Amino acid sequence: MKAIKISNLQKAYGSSLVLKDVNLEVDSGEIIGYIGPNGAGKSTTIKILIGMIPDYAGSVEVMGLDVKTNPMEVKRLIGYVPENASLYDTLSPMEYLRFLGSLYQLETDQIEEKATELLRLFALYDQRDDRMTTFSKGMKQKVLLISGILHNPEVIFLDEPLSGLDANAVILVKEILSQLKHAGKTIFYSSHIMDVVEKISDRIVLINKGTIIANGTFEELKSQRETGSLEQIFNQLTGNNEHVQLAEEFIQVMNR
Ligand SMILES: Nc1ncnc2c1ncn2[C@@H]1O[C@H](COP(=O)(O)OP(=O)(O)OP(=O)(O)O)[C@@H](O)[C@H]1O
Repeated sequence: MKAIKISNLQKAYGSSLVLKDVNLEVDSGEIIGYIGPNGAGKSTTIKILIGMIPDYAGSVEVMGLDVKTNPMEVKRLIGYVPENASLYDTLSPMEYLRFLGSLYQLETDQIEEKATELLRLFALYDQRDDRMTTFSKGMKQKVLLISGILHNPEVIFLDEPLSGLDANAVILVKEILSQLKHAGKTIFYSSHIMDVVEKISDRIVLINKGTIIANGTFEELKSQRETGSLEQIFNQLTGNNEHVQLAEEFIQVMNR
């Protein structure tokens, strides 16, 4: 059984087709780096996979379950760390995690213990009962990361998960992802930070204008072209070779 199976997926917003014909299979225990330019369709794909967007064409399965017909079962098996989430920031981290834990029907004692420990590991123990209104972006991101994995999901979807994190937290999250993989979890990781994607992904999937244009290990993607880093491969495949000229024009307009 595949952890994720996407077949002939299409999604339109009004008359604009933002996912054209996406096909993708992911094995259990794989870390997929899902990359692409702004507006390519990454978040839309993830929202469909987690059951947040129900109107699409084609079929989408997570752990063998059709997302459309088994939305509740799928939600129990997955964790989601969204991009730009609006946390209920008048709550404290503990209140927020208790709330989420109860949605996942975890035992009260289990929530208390896990949430407290995970906050401690992210250096947020002392702030665990403070309102999150005063939290920095990175502190909120840590709470979101915890909320995405609190219920021990099998498949974890992460949309730009390192946003706002300091260098220590980035190293810790990268290590957590690698250990989650070794524990057999499947990780679907979308980000614009190419050097991290390059390092942590077993396989890189590049989407451009609603179509997957590359799918392979970093070594495979690299062997097909002359350029070295994932950033360069990304620029080459998505047709952005004009950054020097664009920057010059930007400065010229600024100087007017
Ligand atoms: N709710 C919506 N209504 C209408 N159009 C939308 C909606 N959400 C996304 N889109 C459009 O769908 C396309 C894909 O958006 P999506 O958010 O999936 O891109 P993305 O690859 O995640 O981009 P980014 O890297 O900027 O986060 C974009 O053209 C966007 O404008």
